[in-house]
Amino acid sequence: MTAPSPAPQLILASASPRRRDLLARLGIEPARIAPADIDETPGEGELPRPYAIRMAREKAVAAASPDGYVLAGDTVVAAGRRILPKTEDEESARRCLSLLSGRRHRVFSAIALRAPDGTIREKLSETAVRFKRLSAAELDAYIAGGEWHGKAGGYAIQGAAEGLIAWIQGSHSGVVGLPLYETRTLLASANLIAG
Ligand SMILES: Cc1cn([C@H]2C[C@H](O)[C@@H](COP(=O)(O)OP(=O)(O)OP(=O)(O)O)O2)c(=O)[nH]c1=O
Repeated sequence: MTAPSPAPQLILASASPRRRDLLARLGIEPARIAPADIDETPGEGELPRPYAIRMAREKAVAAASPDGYVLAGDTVVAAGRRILPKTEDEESARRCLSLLSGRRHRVFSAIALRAPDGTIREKLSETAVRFKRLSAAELDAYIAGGEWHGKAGGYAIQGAAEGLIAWIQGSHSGVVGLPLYETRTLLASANLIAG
């Protein structure tokens, strides 16, 4: 009789506490957190969807390990063909929110799972979001709240912004950072969760 092989470990390649919390909702605690430090500059003319997938894959590869599966994600807010930045200052947050005000945009949330043998599987969630038309007072109040800091597109749906979102179609968890349906499916395909 051969000894049972140890369960493969799951490494979460993310510095985001939101991704860890979302993964916990699937009952999974990663064996290790290994944030991936990659160049996140979009390529010249790169479109939001392939960019999100490329980033998730590159993060998974950057955190590669011979003894575990690596899960990585990337969330991109897109206004048409434009990739909106992670806003680091008030001015860029204002610019993003003014652009999103009263119109529909898309959020692409890609996840990638790298197996110990180097095989990479990926999935993409696509969510359409529509903000109400923001008054100057609403915009000022949101900016003053500071929740835009470091967030793709200048907002966080898990905070006050949800009160300004009139409609959403797709995956709420995907917008926050880890689409739970796609993540569960991906983990099940690698037998890391019951399928
Ligand atoms: C649109 C939106 C974005 N965000 C955030 C999540 C991410 O911080 C950011 C997208 O950036 P990401 O590059 O996807 O993730 P990250 O830099 O936070 O973490 P890591 O690469 O280490 O995994 O936008 C929200 O938290 N809520 C939202 O509603």
